[in-house]
Amino acid sequence: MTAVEARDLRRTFRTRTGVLRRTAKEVEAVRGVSFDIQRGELFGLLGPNGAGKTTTIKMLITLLLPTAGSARVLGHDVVDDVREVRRRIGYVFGGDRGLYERLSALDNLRYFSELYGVPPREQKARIGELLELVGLTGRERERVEGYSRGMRQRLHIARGLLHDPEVLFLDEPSIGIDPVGARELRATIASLIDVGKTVLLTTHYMFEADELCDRIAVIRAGEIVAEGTPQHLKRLVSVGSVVEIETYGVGEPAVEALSAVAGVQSVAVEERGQMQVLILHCETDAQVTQAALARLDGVRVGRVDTREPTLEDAYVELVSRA
Ligand SMILES: Nc1ncnc2c1ncn2[C@@H]1O[C@H](COP(=O)(O)OP(=O)(O)OP(=O)(O)O)[C@@H](O)[C@H]1O
Repeated sequence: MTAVEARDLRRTFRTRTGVLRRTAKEVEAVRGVSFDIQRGELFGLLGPNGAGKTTTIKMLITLLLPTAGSARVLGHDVVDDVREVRRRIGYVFGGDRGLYERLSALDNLRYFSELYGVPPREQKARIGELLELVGLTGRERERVEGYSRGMRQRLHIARGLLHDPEVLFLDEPSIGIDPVGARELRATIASLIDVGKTVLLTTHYMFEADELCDRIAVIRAGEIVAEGTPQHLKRLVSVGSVVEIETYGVGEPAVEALSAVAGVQSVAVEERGQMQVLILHCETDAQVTQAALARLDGVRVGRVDTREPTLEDAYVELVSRA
């Protein structure tokens, strides 16, 4: 059963620029996006800044009208059945505000329950279950002002679930959260699937997407450029393996020399403190390590590692293709 169905969704923004001579400008934020999310699935939408992820989500949650195309949530059209769609969805945006700082988490949830029309008889049990689900049981009587960002975000998720929606949209929920908080948040997101929710998640953290998502669509400049399981996306890229070489004080000529090694497809340099890590994308079965090290004569070399391509490698290749 399909939870979310997007068909050739498009959205164009018309903006005006200039103070004296006003010129109209059109931005095609979403250019014909189609995908299906099955019930109980955790679907990731990945893409660079400005790719159109938020615009797509806003159309699905009825906050923005599509310029063309259509979408359905649990069979209800996002333009014609706005009320039905809204009853069945929840959403949480990253860096979300809107919690009452001086109130406890419990009082925040009580307040929003009233606002969302949760029947009074059900409120207590529902809030208890949600606090448990997001891992805040025991901390619910503390004021939100003392909460970490991760805890706030988990409270936002609880708020987004008060009316018991079947589908939850999470737009960059982990933005600005420290690693420990992010790990707890990932556990919360994973548990949403265990209780039968369907989730659409956007994130810029590939590790998170790889760990959580059943399927992923990569969106670039308003269009989907690849779709599939994380495993499938990793296999799509041409990289066979990745060799990482730690160096100190490597120069441009050495990097160029590495690019010329047979079997090396690309070389990137990543600064890590005092160190430069050379990241070589290599063809399948290419044995480049020895040849590459020979080209680094006179350069101080640290650890050398060969690994499988990660989702991040695949993502970078997919979004940077012309
Ligand atoms: N209300 C608006 N008016 C004009 N242009 C807009 C509006 N909202 C978004 N855009 C433009 O549409 C494009 C897509 O924006 P969108 O916010 O959907 O991207 P995104 O993939 O969510 O990016 P990010 O990862 O930065 O959140 C961008 O070029 C953006 O500037």
